[in-house]
Amino acid sequence: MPEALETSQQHRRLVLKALLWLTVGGGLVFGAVNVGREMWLLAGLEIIYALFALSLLRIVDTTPHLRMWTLIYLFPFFALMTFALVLPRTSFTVFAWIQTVPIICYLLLGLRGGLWMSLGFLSLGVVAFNYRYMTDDSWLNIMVAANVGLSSAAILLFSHIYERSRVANEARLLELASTDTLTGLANRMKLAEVFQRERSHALRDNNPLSLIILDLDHFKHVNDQFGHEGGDRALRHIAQLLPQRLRDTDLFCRLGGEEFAVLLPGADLAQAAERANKLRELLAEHPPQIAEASQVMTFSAGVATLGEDGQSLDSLMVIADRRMYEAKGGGRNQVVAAGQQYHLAPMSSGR
Ligand SMILES: Nc1nc2c(ncn2[C@@H]2O[C@H](COP(=O)(O)OP(=O)(O)OP(=O)(O)O)[C@@H](O)[C@H]2O)c(=O)[nH]1
Repeated sequence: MPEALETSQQHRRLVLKALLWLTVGGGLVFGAVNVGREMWLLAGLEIIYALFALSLLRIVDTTPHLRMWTLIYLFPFFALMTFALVLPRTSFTVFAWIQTVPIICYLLLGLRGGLWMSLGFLSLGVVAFNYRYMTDDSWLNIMVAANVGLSSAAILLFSHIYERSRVANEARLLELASTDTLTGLANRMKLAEVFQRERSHALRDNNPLSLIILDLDHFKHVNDQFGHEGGDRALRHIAQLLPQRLRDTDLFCRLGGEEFAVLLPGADLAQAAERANKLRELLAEHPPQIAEASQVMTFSAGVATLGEDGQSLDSLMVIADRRMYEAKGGGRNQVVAAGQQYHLAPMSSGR
């Protein structure tokens, strides 16, 4: 996923940072108060925990192991709260902190981690709170258990609903950001994301990876003749037709305007050029229907491959683009794969 859209991670770093600062402040204040009350063990633990939070603040913005550090931080944090609650000399209002457990867990761990950790520590908290009210006659205070149990369940439920909606909205946002609205194809952002993944696989497995850039020929005439609506219709036709002759692992995307790209994992330069030629034939066999008639449509394409033509998406796009313009210069309706050396014969147009 592109860095700018790593929303969950950024969001969680921010929440953890806020929590760490709260722990530093709260740990020092409660530590000092408990020193005054001569509760040495609790005071010592609180001060140690504040110092631990301070040291985590140094890495929270950069660590690639955010979830691991979050868990390392949260377990003792909640355990300390529960421990404080069972001590007879602490205020039972410590339970107010226990009720923040689901909010913190869902914000930091997401749906599954949030649910299990909240259930675990909330249950412990409710048991500990009830323990404060236990008498020799009764081990369960119904009113206490009902009030704290139900209010805790309500907070857990609302936190769960909130996180579920947030995750769904984030997924929808990511989908929108990586989709071309006119055609429903992947867009340039998605191409960049998939290229990174496929490049790693290709280098690891020593497999080829190629890129085709194709640009419709004289598309301006379509717009001029049939209006923008007619042009849009042709673009949607291309988007629906060409992927039919590609593999599931290939990515067909719209770069913008009347320009498209195909990423072909496992295809070398010659195979990608061959594939581009097949797409050209497919479009000739199935031209778009505009104004109730078939309209001849062709494209020019340039092909580049990982390694020979560069290591990054940008360099492959520059080379493929240059070859696509060579194809335009060579009379359009053709594929150029390596300068003048690999030049597939143009097909007769309007077949
Ligand atoms: N309908 C429609 N037209 C678009 C869209 N995006 C770009 N265009 C049109 O595509 C046309 C591109 O024109 P040119 O860049 O001159 O390219 P061309 O006519 O295909 O000529 P060559 O590329 O040289 O073969 C312009 O008329 C743009 O308005 C779109 O989303 N919908």
